[in-house]
Amino acid sequence: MPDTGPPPFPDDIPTVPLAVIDYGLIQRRDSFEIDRLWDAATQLGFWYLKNHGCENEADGMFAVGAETMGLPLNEKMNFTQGTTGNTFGYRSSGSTAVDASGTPGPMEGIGVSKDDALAWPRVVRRTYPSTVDARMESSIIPFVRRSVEINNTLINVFNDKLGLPTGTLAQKHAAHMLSGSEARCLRAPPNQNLSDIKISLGAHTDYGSLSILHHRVIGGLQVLLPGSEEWRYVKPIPRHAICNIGDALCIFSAGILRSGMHRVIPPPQNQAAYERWSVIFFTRPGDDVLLEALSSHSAIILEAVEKEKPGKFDTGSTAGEWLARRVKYRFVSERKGPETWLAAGGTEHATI
Ligand SMILES: O=C(O)CCC(=O)C(=O)O
Ligand SMILES: [Fe+2]
Repeated sequence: MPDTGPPPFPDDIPTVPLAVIDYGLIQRRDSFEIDRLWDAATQLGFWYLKNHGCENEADGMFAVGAETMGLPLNEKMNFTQGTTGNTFGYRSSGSTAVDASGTPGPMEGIGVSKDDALAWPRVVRRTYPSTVDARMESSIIPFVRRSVEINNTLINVFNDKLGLPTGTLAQKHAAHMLSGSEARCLRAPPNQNLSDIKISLGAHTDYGSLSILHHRVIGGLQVLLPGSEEWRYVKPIPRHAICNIGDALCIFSAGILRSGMHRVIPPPQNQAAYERWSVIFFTRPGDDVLLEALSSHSAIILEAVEKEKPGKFDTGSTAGEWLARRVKYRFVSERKGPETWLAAGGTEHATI
């Protein structure tokens, strides 16, 4: 029988109704679409993005992922991230915990630093497997460039809506600053069964500012509905990216922009027999940027700060430190007890 590929995402399970934002309209500064984006970013913190023009570049990144994960394990292990809190390089299946009991998660992945991609062939952060080098010019650099452009457009919209002086948020993400921004491809193995593997990637908020996810037909991402205990799948829609706000934008905006909790579980129903791939661009502020509410630059942010406990958004952390702490304490090898899981927390906690 010919292989007909994976079955479609089922239409009889509850999913989260994300707004579909048209990137073309945002670029043209359509005020109605900007208001829809703002509502999505401040209420759920997640939305679909269509017409983003990054479809072919994302395909190239899926190929980087497939070729890299196809390498022998010992070859991939020559390029591991280590456990110091760095996210660039190879992360092996079983190395990170998915819950407070330290259960190891099954996903593996490769992360490529934005700094290495933009400086290529100069090495700024680290070296990568041969499969990454081979596609740096054809696939990774175009993906990074396009993702940075999309990010800048969206961040400038948020900047203006927050009443910040023009370019304030852009300066915190300027391309010349070393940052944790990266292109990543993740793979979850097939034949996961909800009765034995419950979680592929533990519940978390993202560490940086904005994440742009590309999926194919296979689901698995779930979002926690605000103010509830209910997790809902996000349905993959062809050529639609899924964007979400991360902790840094949440902190800069004193919680006005929402960093939503999410996780990855096995794909629903008979999709679970298939491996699942995702490609993501994470935008993170420059490593040396202090994570604090930008209340001295915006009356709207100041008002939000004044409604909260004093100091709630004073993390005393730079973006680089914030990322390293959160990443490090997810590694199984760093685990001492449930407190290690808590130490990996972000803005989901009452005090941040
Ligand atoms: O694979 C996905 O859909 C989401 C991955 C994710 O949330 C992450 O890597 O932070
Ligand atoms: Fe995430």
